[in-house]
Amino acid sequence: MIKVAVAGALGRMGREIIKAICEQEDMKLVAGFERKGHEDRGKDIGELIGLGTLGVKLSTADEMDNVLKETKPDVFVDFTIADACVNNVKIAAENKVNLVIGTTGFTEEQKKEILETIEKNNVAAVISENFAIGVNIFFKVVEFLTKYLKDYDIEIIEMHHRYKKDAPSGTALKIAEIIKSNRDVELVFGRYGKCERKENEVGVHALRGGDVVGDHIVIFAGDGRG
Ligand SMILES: NC(=O)c1ccc[n+]([C@@H]2O[C@H](COP(=O)([O-])OP(=O)(O)OC[C@H]3O[C@@H](n4cnc5c(N)ncnc54)[C@H](O)[C@@H]3O)[C@@H](O)[C@H]2O)c1
Ligand SMILES: O=C(O)C1=N[C@H](C(=O)O)CCC1
Repeated sequence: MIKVAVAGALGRMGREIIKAICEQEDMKLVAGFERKGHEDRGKDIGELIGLGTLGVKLSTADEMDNVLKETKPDVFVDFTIADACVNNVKIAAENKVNLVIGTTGFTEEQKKEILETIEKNNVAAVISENFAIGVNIFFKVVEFLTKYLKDYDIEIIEMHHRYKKDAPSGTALKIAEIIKSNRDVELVFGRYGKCERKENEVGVHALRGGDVVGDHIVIFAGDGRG
């Protein structure tokens, strides 16, 4: 049985992840964490998210070290916010729990800190800005087109729900990173006023509204001479 702990348990993703864990025969939710001071601390997580009683009480971030020591999960899944995740990962890794990190919005320093924590504690980790299979295939398509359509201008547009806390999305930044590692480009985050497009620019544009789950568009614009 794979024992799983989830941080961000009552968030949009956390709830879905817990439902998915409960549907697996070889997985068991052993702990769920929310931010310090959460009003539902101590309540049954299953009851909170409409799954019926699971026998796992909601814990808060300040209890994480003790709860991980008691419940000994095999995997710690984090879908929270960047600042919280850095700290959560430290506590989980020091308890030798393997990691799945889906949180986005990290600074370069935070990414470095997370990688150092993982290395120092010698735990396994899967980190992805987007776990959707289709999006991972899309990454490969973008890489191919960036190499193939050498003199086309590239622009990235993403749209997400109004609740999203980081912009641009982790996925848009990953797409930008893929383009950058295949072409000498400079990223421009939005445009306003006098800003004629330079040849090597890639614009990254974030839209927010409603309950949009997540759309990513990459435009390759040629000038019709090819
Ligand atoms: N990698 C992917 O495939 C993927 C997909 C969707 C979302 N995300 C990312 O996952 C993260 C969460 O997204 P969401 O839509 O579920 O957000 P959300 O705001 O609905 O949920 C985040 C939850 O984390 C909780 N939280 C805050 N601090 C915490 C702490 N210290 N310990 C435990 N819990 C804490 C919040 O109270 C909240 O309930 C975001 O960074 C988002 O970009 C990644
Ligand atoms: O809903 C979100 O938040 C999402 N975040 C990820 C990102 O920032 O790329 C993945 C898509 C959904």
